[in-house]
Amino acid sequence: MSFARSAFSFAQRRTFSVSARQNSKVTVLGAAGGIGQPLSLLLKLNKRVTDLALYDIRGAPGVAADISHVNSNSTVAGYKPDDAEGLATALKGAEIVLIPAGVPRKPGMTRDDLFNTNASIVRDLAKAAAEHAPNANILIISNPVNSTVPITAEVFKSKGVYNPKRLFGVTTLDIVRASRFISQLKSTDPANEEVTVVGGHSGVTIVPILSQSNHPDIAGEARDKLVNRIQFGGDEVVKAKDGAGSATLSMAFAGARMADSLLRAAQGENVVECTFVESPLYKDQGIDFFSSKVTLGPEGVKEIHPVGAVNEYEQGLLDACLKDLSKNIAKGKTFVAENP
Ligand SMILES: NC(=O)C1=CN([C@@H]2O[C@H](COP(=O)(O)OP(=O)(O)OC[C@H]3O[C@@H](n4cnc5c(N)ncnc54)[C@H](O)[C@@H]3O)[C@@H](O)[C@H]2O)C=CC1
Ligand SMILES: O=C([O-])CC(=O)C(=O)O
Repeated sequence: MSFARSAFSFAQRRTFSVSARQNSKVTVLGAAGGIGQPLSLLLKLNKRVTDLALYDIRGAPGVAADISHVNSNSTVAGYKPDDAEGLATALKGAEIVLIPAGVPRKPGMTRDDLFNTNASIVRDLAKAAAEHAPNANILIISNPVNSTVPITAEVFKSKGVYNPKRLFGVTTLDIVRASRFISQLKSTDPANEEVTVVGGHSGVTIVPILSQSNHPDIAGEARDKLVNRIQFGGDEVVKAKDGAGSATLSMAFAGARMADSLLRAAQGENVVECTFVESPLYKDQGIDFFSSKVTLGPEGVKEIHPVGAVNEYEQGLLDACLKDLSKNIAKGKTFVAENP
């Protein structure tokens, strides 16, 4: 049973093979935030996680103390910047590092408007991860993902420890939304809906491939509305929260699913997720990072799948995506070159 099918299946009902009992330390940087707290709780419920390390510039020890009372077997520790070696200790030995540290959007802002604040936060945390957890799977949640992933890659390169198979931009929320929205439209169970969403993680760079879904028949205005809702689902939440931030709970669910997928893959299961990775698919057009279906394995990225057949409408969406994506990626790279 996959994470998508039941939120608690992985915690409550999964049976564990012998290899599942191996130690798996997971670290969350930005753990006391709107995403960080529920994400940490979901990770505490995941029996594949044996050690949970929570770091934030404020509040992580309190969150850790609270979550540590949940009666699953993993250890939980909270770290803050003024602990001697706090961040380093949080990172050492981590198999997975999730980074939701940074500011969220307010109404009227694009994800790119977060760049000025979040670029340096991610750069500095990436430096620490490169130093203390160079072999971990790094999962970037902080926006703008299209730029923060290239930032992290450049930092790891500058430290001589970059492994493209271990760096992931978390776009899982787009997949979660797409399956939910299509199920609402078609009155189906979202557990049976899987929509491939490729590209990046902002506005028109989010490209749902409905022609490959269970409902290739969706056309005309219904298709346009559905595609728009998937591309701008984040704005729906930002607007509803009215200044109090962006998606946190659904994002925590999506981030926990992505972490679980990597833990399962590390233990030999074949798992496929759409995720934003260094990709050969559009390198000939100068685009180094792209989200498509990726088979995960013990080494992180096992196989990057091509986008596959698309119709004319989807080709139009892809063309618009590539234009924006190219700028977003270049912006991240330039930032590190100019602000190492
Ligand atoms: N990839 C995706 O699909 C999604 C990404 N996001 C992004 O996730 C980020 C976090 O969102 P929220 O949790 O709602 O924000 P938040 O403001 O509630 O939490 C962010 C946390 O990061 C911490 N933080 C800031 N600088 C830090 C540093 N240098 N080291 C460690 N911790 C630090 C803050 O203290 C705070 O606790 C935002 O950039 C948001 O845009 C949000 C939803 C979906
Ligand atoms: O919309 C935002 O700013 C947060 C986000 O990335 C999402 O909800 O997909």
